Amino acid sequence: MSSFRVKGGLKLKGEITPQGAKNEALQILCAVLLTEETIQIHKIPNIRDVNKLIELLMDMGVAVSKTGPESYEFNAAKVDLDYLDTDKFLTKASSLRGSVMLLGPLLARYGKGKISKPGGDKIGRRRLDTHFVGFQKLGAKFNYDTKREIYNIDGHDLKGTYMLLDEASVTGTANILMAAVMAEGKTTIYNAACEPYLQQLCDMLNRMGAKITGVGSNLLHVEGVKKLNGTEHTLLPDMIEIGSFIGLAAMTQSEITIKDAQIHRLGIIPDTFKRMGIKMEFRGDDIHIPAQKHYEIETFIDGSILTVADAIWPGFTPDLLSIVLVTATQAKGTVLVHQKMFESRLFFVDKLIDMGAQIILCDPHRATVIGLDRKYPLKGIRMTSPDIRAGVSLLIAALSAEGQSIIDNVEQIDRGYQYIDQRLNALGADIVRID
Ligand SMILES: CC(=O)N[C@H]1[C@@H](OP(=O)(O)OP(=O)(O)OC[C@H]2O[C@@H](n3ccc(=O)[nH]c3=O)[C@H](O)[C@@H]2O)O[C@H](CO)[C@@H](O)[C@@H]1O
Ligand SMILES: C=C(OP(=O)(O)O)C(=O)O
Repeated sequence: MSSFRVKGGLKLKGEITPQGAKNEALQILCAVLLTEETIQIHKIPNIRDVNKLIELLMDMGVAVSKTGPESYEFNAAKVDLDYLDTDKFLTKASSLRGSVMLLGPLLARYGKGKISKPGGDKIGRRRLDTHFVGFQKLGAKFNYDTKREIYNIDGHDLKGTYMLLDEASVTGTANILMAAVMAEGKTTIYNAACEPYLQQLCDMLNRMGAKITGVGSNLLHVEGVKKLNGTEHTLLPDMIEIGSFIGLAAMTQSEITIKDAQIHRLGIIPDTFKRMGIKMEFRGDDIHIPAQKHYEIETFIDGSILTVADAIWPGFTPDLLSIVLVTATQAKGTVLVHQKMFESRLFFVDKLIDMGAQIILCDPHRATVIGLDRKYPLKGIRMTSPDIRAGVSLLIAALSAEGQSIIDNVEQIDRGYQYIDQRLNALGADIVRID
């Protein structure tokens, strides 16, 4: 396991370009299985989860070639279905969340699929019912091997149908959609998730010949087609990275310009950080954050304490709540952070408390942060990164702290942030990777 040794208290300055979006990449990579024709994808980030999924596709027989620094070509003309039965596949697939989205395309193209319980962050219960109920509605049979923790689906001749999802699951919607594009007849998916990443997936599938309407809404209509073609696709900038950089700039009093942020696709993210008192200027498609000694958290109109809560898109993404929380520790004012979706994602606050932050963990879902307004800096300590976003929040805390911090288990951070140490060091940070 690797660690970061971080020297705190340095102000950073300069430009940073966000990587291609991790969570979009995972959907788009699974979609290459839907056609025997070649698919080109650009802006693929060099991060652990994405690399593992690419490896998994290669092991399945997909021809993969790197055509540029961040571009790849995929051809799934030949897929070795027997490989799905091997322990090697099942073990590898279980190491990342995104692998579950291999099932939809496999079902659509080959009438069957198999996957072990997918991994991802241990941030509370992460059920998959929505995925499998959706497949069943399309006519597939589902069976869960409780002993080996393997999900099996079987279903030739899928038939379009109406379905109302029990929750607007992001990966669930992507999975069902990919299964439905080649089902016979019309499928209607109501209460669909509609994140920009899902919109991107729909646009890509339509370019491949699928017939999906309602893109961007929670009501998707899919007219089944017999076959899909190849296409070219470019990933969006990672909105979670963008939000992380905004929080980082505020906490470390740094002047940072986030390049080519595709601001119109960021939804409520910039406004949420503005409510934390963080100034930012949109310069074309760049976000410029000036160095700020003080930033003051707004209250609600009636003077009561601001709450920042997650919600399904177009609400605020749960993946940025840890960043909001850490950013609040040096703001002026108080905020209640309410993590509604996941039940174990706020426990990392004990490390921030050890560093000197004033936080009350009210219950597993809610934490109140009383900002220090820089009267006392956080103090560097040794800590472990429990999940990807808590990991980056701890890195931000360490960069703003007085003295040196060690962050262990940075593999969690590497799961989703490409070359983060090198990119931040280029702005003036002092992060050393210790293997
Ligand atoms: C690989 C990937 O893309 N992972 C993302 C994806 O995970 P993933 O697709 O696994 O998450 P889901 O959207 O299925 O659900 C997230 C959590 O929210 C709950 N829930 C969801 C919808 C709803 O209407 N009500 C509700 O309570 C679920 O029970 C679950 O606990 O979406 C999550 C929610 O944005 C993000 O945190 C993850 O980073
Ligand atoms: C929770 C996340 O990822 P995963 O769904 O892959 O665990 C995340 O990206 O914040």
